[in-house]
Amino acid sequence: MSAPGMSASGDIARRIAQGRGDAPADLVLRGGATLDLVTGEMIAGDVAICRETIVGVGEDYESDRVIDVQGAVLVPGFIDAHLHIESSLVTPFEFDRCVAPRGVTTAICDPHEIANVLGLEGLRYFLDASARTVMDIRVMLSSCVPSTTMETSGAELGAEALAALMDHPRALGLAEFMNYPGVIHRDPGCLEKLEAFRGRHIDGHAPLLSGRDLNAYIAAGVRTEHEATTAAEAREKLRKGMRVLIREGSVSKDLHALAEVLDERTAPYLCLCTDDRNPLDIGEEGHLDHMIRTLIALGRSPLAAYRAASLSAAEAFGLKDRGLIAPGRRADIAVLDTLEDCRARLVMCGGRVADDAAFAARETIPPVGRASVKARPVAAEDFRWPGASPAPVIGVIPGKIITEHLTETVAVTDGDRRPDPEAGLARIAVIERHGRNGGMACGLVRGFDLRGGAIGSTLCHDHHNIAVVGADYADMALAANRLGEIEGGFVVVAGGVVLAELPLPMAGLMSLASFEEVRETLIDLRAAARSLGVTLAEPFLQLAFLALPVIPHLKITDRGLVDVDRFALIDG
Ligand SMILES: Nc1ncnc2[nH]cnc12
Ligand SMILES: [Mn+2]
Repeated sequence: MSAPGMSASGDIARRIAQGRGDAPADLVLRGGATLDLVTGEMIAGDVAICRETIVGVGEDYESDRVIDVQGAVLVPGFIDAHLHIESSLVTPFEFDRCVAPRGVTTAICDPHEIANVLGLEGLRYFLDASARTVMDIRVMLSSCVPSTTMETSGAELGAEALAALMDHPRALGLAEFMNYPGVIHRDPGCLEKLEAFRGRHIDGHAPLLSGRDLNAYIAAGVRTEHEATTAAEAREKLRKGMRVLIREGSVSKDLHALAEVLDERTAPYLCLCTDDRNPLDIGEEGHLDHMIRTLIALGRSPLAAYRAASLSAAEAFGLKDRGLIAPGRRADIAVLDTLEDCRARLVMCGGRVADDAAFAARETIPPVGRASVKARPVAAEDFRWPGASPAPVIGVIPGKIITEHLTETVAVTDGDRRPDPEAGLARIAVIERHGRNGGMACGLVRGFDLRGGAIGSTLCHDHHNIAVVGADYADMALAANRLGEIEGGFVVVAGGVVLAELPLPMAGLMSLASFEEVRETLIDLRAAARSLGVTLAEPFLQLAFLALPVIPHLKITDRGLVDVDRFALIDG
């Protein structure tokens, strides 16, 4: 887009003049060496920039504005190929301020979390916000709102509503098509969306899908996938032509398992993504920079790691204007001390240094989705076991969003079976909170090691109802009702007292506070959960994913227990 007051050809003439050295460049980065992701060479020399575009590399240039990057290594800005910015628990503007300085210059987001609460209003919020951040946020249109028919979301998005946004300048295509059973069983609603986006970019989500079912899913037009949790699963999807996104989120941590798949041969077909990563993990470990550091520490080629982090994603999503430090490309540049350490001294997004002045200059937009918790008040007796006996037990796998197969059941002798903490069991409940039907489902879960109290969350993928896990019914009721009072968020309660809480007043998903404040509160929340005996590293996100019926094997929504492998509700 040319600068105001200048015609596009004037802008191009300006680039040519500066690229030739006929006119001084707007800006020059001097003294560093550029990693060339195509040849693998390190290219010494100036990098000349004209407004938002690189116009020269590997030569000497003049400019009135020179940034000394002596001894640094320059790499193309990183592209997060798939994430839900809502999972960062802060607004896109705070996410921008938290993550751009780490080298992430493009984020390809799927706002299905907020779309499940607010519908089109949520999508439009991200489309509007994405044009106002320092980093370049692009939006994939949320394909599965709700993710299945086995949950109650706050809104539904059909093919017509999505197709109407298809050509929005900030939209890149159709977001992760999570209802993979609906695709392979040719559900009419799924086919309608696939037809509407025929030939466009369609992201995938098909955990454990393989063989002919995977063939069919890909043949439907799906191009990428990020749910692979083993190298074998990733390799099958690569073999079949998918772009595979290696993921390291706050719960879905697949980097170590998939690292062996990345080499200089496969790098063009691999991207990096975070999916769901909160400010505490970003602060403690990092973001895509953490993924690159870890891949290199695991022995993977730096060239392969940096290529997956930028050029491969640019090519996968048709972003031809970026992914290389080369003439004509967006000036998205991370200036690093070393490739191995991947710590940015300076980050440039479209020719702008991602610094406090740039973040302060943004024209932000007001939040949406206030007072989004419309759940009915609950009482202790609501958590009694209403279901049949024996009761299926959901088995949590620490650090994974996949749960155990349905292997364990326990006899429920009365309508008020209290979970036996000594047996490692806890009660779980999901309560509809969008004011749709007031539904509630209860179950048993193993893996939280709660000795007492309860933890609750309105971040509850993907329908974002209220999820509460506890060892005491009164505390579970307090947790659920407190979430309504604070407009949603995370709570830890015990003995009738709220021990810690993080309000997420934007749709019950995002805080209006700074990412630094959210980080501090998450530390308090985790400590409070640990004081109840919880051993999981990330209990709130782990709880959030127990409600997602498109991730195997046994889950619970507001409508009941879901056998994901059979893709059906279990009669309770
Ligand atoms: N937020 C999310 N929604 C749906 N599927 C996911 N898999 C991992 N994160 C997810
Ligand atoms: Mn996702």
